[in-house]
Amino acid sequence: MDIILASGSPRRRELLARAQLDFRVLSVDIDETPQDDELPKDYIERMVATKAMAAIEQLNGTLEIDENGTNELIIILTSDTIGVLPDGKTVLVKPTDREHAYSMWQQMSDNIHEVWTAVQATKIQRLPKGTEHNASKRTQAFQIIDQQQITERTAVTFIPLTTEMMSNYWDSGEPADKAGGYGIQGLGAAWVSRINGSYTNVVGFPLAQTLALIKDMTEGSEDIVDPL
Ligand SMILES: Cc1cn([C@H]2C[C@H](O)[C@@H](COP(=O)(O)OP(=O)(O)OP(=O)(O)O)O2)c(=O)[nH]c1=O
Repeated sequence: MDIILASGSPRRRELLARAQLDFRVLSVDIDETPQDDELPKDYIERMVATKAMAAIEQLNGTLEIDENGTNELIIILTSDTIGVLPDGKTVLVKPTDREHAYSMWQQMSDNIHEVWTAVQATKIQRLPKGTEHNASKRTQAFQIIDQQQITERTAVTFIPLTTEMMSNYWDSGEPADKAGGYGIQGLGAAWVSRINGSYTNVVGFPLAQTLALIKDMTEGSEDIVDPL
């Protein structure tokens, strides 16, 4: 059974590689703008589902329908990580600029926020040649046969931050592509006094929980994925 990590995140790639699983990577690009008043849980669940559909679209477009008609199974993994302030509503995403980063960090300073990562595993099956169907004007070579989502939450406590600390961190370039504008695996570790929950979840991929999801999704198949 093929595993595809549909993510452009180098951290997710590195974390999944630690489980010594064979997988390939597909980068998908979707609009990650939160909708007005969208609750955090609804947002990340919508993100991972949308990323999965974008990955299937790409697979439909790039892979020839299997000549010998095998009904190959593929598991697509998608993920999305956000920060959530104690109000349970304010979503912390990747900073659009310095000011945005500062505004998030001022609310995170000397405070506890949560990092939520949603992971979706979508099991698809390649349709044998000649049975593909046309939907929305595209040949759909795959059908979804199962999809499951998990959401993991980790509480992260920040130390008090000064303007100088924020300025130096922004100038490092590390904050730009990370939810909440920090990387616990990088320089951002200096701002974290405590976490309560999964560390890999903060980095962007709750590894133990994701491997359990993959194992659950491959139960019963002849090639169960049984990592580390
Ligand atoms: C909080 C935190 C987030 N992050 C990263 C993980 C994610 O890559 C990023 C959140 O953005 P996401 O939109 O979840 O992921 P992405 O855009 O990087 O990749 P893709 O959507 O293609 O899967 O923030 C860290 O690397 N360290 C941290 O401590």
